[in-house]
Amino acid sequence: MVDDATPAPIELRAVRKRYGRLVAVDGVDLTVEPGTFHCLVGPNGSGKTTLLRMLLGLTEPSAGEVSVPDVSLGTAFQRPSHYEDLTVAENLEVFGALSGADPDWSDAVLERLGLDVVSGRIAGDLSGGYSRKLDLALALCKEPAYLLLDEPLGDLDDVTKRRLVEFLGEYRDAGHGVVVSTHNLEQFADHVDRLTLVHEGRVLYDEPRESFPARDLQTFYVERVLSAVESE
Ligand SMILES: Nc1ncnc2c1ncn2[C@@H]1O[C@H](COP(=O)(O)OP(=O)(O)OP(=O)(O)O)[C@@H](O)[C@H]1O
Repeated sequence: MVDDATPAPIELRAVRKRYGRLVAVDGVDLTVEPGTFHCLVGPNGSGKTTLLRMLLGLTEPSAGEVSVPDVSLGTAFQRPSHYEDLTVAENLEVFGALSGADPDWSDAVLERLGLDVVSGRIAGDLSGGYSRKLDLALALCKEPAYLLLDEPLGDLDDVTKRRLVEFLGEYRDAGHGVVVSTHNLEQFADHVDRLTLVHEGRVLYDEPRESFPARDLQTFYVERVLSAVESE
């Protein structure tokens, strides 16, 4: 029986992305499933952000196919995407009104991310960590079917990092798809259901949790990249 409430996966098939002469993504197949915590890991410049942008339908591939289901997608990138001149609460109101968000859900997100204590502050005056949390709250306010985040832990403090990772795990447990692009895999190790390791625009490893090594995913990732570099 087909469950209408479950969205289709997001799929990339044989995608390539060129920026002039630079090949940022080189023949990648990638499937993001609903209800899955998917980590996209790779060194600086390996193509993670470009893949994320293609999964979101924000960047057209130079070749290959992208299939994005017609469901709500939430995202937060490394650069701020909120209105700097508005307060935190006003940002939530504007984004919430644009996306038809449920105000109760927006309030819950604000509180869960610890943003309720700065709700009256002008967004442009927030610290780096709060600024990042605000973007995350804006991405979440429409309760997207898929949440795709680029290095979401950035300059957050350790307590906030832990709470955010737990929150993302619960968001997946509630049936949403979560995709996180990072080069700090260890922080997500307890939650990750699927791991895709990219290096120089190609997929080195793409496996579900059952296939992972039992411990120390970060070392596994670094060693896989180093062995790829040595065999080049
Ligand atoms: N708009 C662009 N124009 C030209 N080159 C780009 C553009 N966006 C990305 N690139 C290049 O594509 C390659 C992959 O970049 P991308 O940002 O996808 O990597 P990343 O894995 O997210 O890196 P990081 O971990 O450092 O954020 C890099 O060489 C980058 O310089």
